Amino acid sequence: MDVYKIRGGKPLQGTIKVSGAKNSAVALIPASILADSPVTIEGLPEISDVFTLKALLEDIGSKVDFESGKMIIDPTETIAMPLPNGNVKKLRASYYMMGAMLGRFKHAAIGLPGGCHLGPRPIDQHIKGFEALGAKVTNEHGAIYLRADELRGAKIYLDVVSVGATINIMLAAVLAKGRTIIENAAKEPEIIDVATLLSNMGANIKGAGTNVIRIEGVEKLHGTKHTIIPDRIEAGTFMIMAATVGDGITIDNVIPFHVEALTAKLREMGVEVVEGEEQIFIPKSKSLAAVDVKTLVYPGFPTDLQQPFSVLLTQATGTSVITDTIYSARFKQIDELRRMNAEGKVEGQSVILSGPTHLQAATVRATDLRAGAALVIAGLLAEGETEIQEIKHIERGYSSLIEKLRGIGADIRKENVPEKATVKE
Ligand SMILES: CC(=O)N[C@H]1[C@@H](OP(=O)(O)OP(=O)(O)OC[C@H]2O[C@@H](n3ccc(=O)[nH]c3=O)[C@H](O)[C@@H]2O)O[C@H](CO)[C@@H](O)[C@@H]1O
Ligand SMILES: C=C(OP(=O)(O)O)C(=O)O
Repeated sequence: MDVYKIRGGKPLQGTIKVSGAKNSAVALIPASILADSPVTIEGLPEISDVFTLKALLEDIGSKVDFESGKMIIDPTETIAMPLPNGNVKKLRASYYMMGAMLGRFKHAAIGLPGGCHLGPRPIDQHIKGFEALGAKVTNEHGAIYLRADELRGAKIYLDVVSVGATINIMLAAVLAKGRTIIENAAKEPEIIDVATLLSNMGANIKGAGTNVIRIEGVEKLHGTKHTIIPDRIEAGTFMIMAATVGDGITIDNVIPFHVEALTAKLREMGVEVVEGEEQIFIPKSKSLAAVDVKTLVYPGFPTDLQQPFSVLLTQATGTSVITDTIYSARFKQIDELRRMNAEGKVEGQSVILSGPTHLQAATVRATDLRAGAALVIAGLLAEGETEIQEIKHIERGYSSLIEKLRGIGADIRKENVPEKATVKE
């Protein structure tokens, strides 16, 4: 079993570079099968979610070449193979194969997606959108079957602001006949990135990044070249790490506007955040004040950063409360942090944290992706050697993490240890 071993307390200094956005990558790759000629995407992160999607596209006959962050997808030979099992279970974003294959072939059969366990993660809004466009949707033995004679534009009001449903409906609607309007759409930067790729492929999309998106269906889409946006969640993780354990860290390849909610919270705590055009510098923190945080849809404080942020709050003076309004069970990091001496109590969708606490190394489990990121930050701070198990979750979303952290002075390594050392739930 692979684990990370981290010796805490090393001075972390220098520049750390952010990779391309996971949550864009996982939509851009499926989107490319809507084209009738090759699509090139540059700046992709080298994470397992990207490798899994590459394998999924290859399963359905696309030719995919991926080297140094550049993926060339030739979708011309792609066929409507059912994808009921296997790779689709490894990531959440395999649900984008539904919208993309429905858009291209007017039918698809895809297994229910995997991804982090954060409480219930239904896809009813995706299905409502596909049905509004004219698809018949059935759940047969754990796989979703989508069938349409033709797709026709429709007005779709999302009952829940959903990133996945917004993008999936866009994917299915760009080749539909007529106009689609998505109301109460999500506004995340990744949605704009996907709309940019689709527009450069010949789609007609207006309003991405606002809560009303208008799509005029077109006859066909062609290949193009696209550079992905930087990962605002990876950038935010590094900002939190810099505020928690840094001795002066520059985060490179970040769009400061994308991380404004985090920047505001850090400043409220007393952290200095110096914004450049594509860089953010965070000097060593002096004193940290406790704050309350509520996660919200973009541009609010992202749920994907609350778990790493909880580690920073263990170093703040006083009591802080984090409330996650997006997911009902996204505090699995707290049990693990408690093994490291943190004081945190989960109450419903909130966690109450007291600080400052002196974190001590322990053997812990990355229960999910951002819990894993939280434990890496805690390990960099803690006294002694921390072992993090189940790192496959971390490697779903952080590209070259060990190399990047070593580059700023961290003592972190990946090791293979015998199974018996696993921490039990
Ligand atoms: C691959 C990807 O981009 N993942 C991100 C995406 O996940 P994902 O697209 O799964 O998240 P959504 O924005 O869809 O979910 C937001 C909320 O809406 C609910 N919901 C969603 C769809 C639906 O059909 N019905 C429904 O009730 C969810 O349970 C959740 O409570 O946005 C989340 C919220 O910012 C992030 O945490 C994830 O990192
Ligand atoms: C929850 C996340 O990812 P996914 O939706 O892929 O599970 C995340 O990126 O924090």
